[in-house]
Amino acid sequence: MLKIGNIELKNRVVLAPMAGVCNPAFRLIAKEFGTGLVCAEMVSDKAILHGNKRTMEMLYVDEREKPLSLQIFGGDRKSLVEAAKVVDQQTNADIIDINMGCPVPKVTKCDAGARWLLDPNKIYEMVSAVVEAVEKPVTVKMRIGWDSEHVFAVENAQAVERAGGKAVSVHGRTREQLYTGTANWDIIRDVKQAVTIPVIGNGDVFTPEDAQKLLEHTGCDGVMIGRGALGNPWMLYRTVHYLTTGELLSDPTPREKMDVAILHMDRLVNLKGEAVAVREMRKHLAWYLKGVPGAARVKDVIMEETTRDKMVRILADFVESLGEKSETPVAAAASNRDEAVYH
Ligand SMILES: Cc1cc2nc3c(=O)[nH]c(=O)nc-3n(C[C@H](O)[C@H](O)[C@H](O)COP(=O)(O)O)c2cc1C
Repeated sequence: MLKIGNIELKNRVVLAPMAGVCNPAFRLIAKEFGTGLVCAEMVSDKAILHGNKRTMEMLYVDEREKPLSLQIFGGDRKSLVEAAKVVDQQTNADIIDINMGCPVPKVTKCDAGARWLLDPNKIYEMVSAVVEAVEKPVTVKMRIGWDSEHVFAVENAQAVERAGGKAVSVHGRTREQLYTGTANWDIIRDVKQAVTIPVIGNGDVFTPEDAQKLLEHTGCDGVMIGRGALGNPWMLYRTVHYLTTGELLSDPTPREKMDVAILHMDRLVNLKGEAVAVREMRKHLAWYLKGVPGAARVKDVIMEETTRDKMVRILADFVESLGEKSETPVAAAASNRDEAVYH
C-alpha cells in the first residue's frame, strides 16, 4: 500500500495537479472514479499570502476528496514557508506539495517551479524550511531536469529526501521539452533506485496498460496521470481496476461521457457561478467529446453557447440521437456518486 508520511492511499493511482482543471468539481469526479490521491492545481505562495477571494477558493477542499495534495510554488523561502503554514493550518488538504516542474518563464523568472532543477542545494534549503514549519507531510513534484545538459533528477530527489520530503513525483521530461518528445522512464527508474521515499512516476500514461508498464519499468510506488484523464476520468477508474484485477474494462459509451460531462458542468456552476463555469466548460466539453463519433458538429455549436441549460440541451439531443443505454460497469460507478454542492 502506498503511504505518504502518515497518509495511506487506497491504491497507487494519482490524479496529476493540473492548473485550470483540478478544481473540486473535477477532483471529486476523479475521486468517485476510484483515484487513490487527487492533486489540486498549483497556487502561488504570494497569492496565498495576499489572500484574495479567488485564491482562497482554490484552497477549498471538500471532505469527500480526501486524501488530497495541495500544490504551492514560489521562489522566496520566507513567503513559501508562510504560504505553506496557511495551507497547513487553514485548509483541509492532507499533503503539501511543492512545484518544481512548472516550465513557464513567468514562474521560472521568479526563481520558482522548474528553476530549482538546476540547484539541489536550493531544493534542500527550501524543502527543509517548509518541512520544519508544517505538520502535514511535504512532497515535491519535479521534472527530470532543466534541459538535456542539466538532468539532475537523482541529486534533486536525494535532496528532497534529505530535507525530509515524504515522496517525490517525477515527470520524465526536462523543462526545455515542455510537452514534446516522450517521457524518459529510465530516469524515473534511476530516481526510484536512488531514494527510499515513495516515488510516483509521471508522463505519457494514456491507457491502463501504460500505467502497468510505467510501474514495471520504473519500480515506482505510484503512477500519476495527467492529460490521459482530461475529459476522461474513466481512464483513472479503468487504471485502478486494471492494476488491481488485471481486467481491462471497455471505454465509456458516449452517453456515459455526456452524463459525466453534465455532472462536471453542474458542479462547476455550483462552484464558480454559471458565467465562469460555461466558459471553463468549453475546453472540458471538447475533451469529453473527443473521439465520440459524430461529435464534431455538436462541438462547433456548443462552443457558442453561453448558458448551462443550452449546453445541456445540445448534449442531451446529441445523446438521444445516438439511442444507446449506459450499462457498463463504469456507468454503474458513475451513477453511484452523490451530488456535490459547493458554496
Ligand atoms: C492543463 C495542464 C495543467 C498543468 N498544471 C500543472 C500544475 O499546476 N502543477 C504541476 O506540477 N504540473 C502541472 N501540469 C503537468 C502535469 O501534472 C503532468 O506532470 C504532465 O501533464 C505530464 O503527465 P501526463 O503525460 O500524464 O499528462 C499540468 C499539465 C497540464 C496538461
